[in-house]
Amino acid sequence: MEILFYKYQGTGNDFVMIDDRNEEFPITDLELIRSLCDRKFGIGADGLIALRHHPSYDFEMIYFNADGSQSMCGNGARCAVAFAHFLGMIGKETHFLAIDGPHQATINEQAWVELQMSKVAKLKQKDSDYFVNTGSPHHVQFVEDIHEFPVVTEGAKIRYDASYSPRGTNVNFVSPISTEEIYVRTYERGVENETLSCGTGVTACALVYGERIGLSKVGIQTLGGSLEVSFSKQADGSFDRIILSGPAKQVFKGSIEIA
Ligand SMILES: N[C@H](CCC[C@H](N)C(=O)O)C(=O)O
Repeated sequence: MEILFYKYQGTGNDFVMIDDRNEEFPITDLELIRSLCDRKFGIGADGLIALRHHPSYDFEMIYFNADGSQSMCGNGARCAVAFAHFLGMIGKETHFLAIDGPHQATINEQAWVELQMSKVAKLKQKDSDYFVNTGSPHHVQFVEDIHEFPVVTEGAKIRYDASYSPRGTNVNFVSPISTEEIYVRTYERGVENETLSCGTGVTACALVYGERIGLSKVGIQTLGGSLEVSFSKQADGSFDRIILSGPAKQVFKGSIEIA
């Protein structure tokens, strides 16, 4: 069977995107998903997203990490919005479903996507670090020199730490650049490597940093480009109206033969 696909990237976090409105893609075939994401033997991507119809939403986004596991993906969701817009399924605004629940988003002519993230109940302190669930689990650690930091080795240690077993966590390292801006590098669970950017990860870091400094909007630099996160803190200490904003781009399209 021939599968048509598009390749998208959001600040360098890259995805195989499949228009699966006819539900023909074998979504339970994790071996296939792994092989499509393989950078040497397949198309190559940090994850794969299938877009499907949903009776109550504009679309449903089904996201897989490169290893076939599932979680919420912020950059992937921004790319899925751009893809739904490209397919003509949505206009400038959308209400769609992801694994962590419903999301609203807007897209403008420059393919800049503003995505509403799920509410965050609390920022959990872990010694001098933090743990935040933004739809995916994130450990947040401030470091002195982000550019020199060994993200893969130190990230893997925390990702496989017994305190996060058995599901593990994504791990983010953060250094402030200015009062309103931070630099974030992320080790991603499910990719088991550093990615160029992680949307749910930078969201977690922005909440932690914003809370520390008393800001409700934080600029973020990643290896793959710039993002912005704004939010509002509620009286009960939770975070609401969390918006992750940034670019989402179609890179190429192609087809691949599967058994
Ligand atoms: N890159 C994604 C995160 C994928 C989540 C995944 N790595 C996990 O928690 O299993 C993002 O932009 O939010």
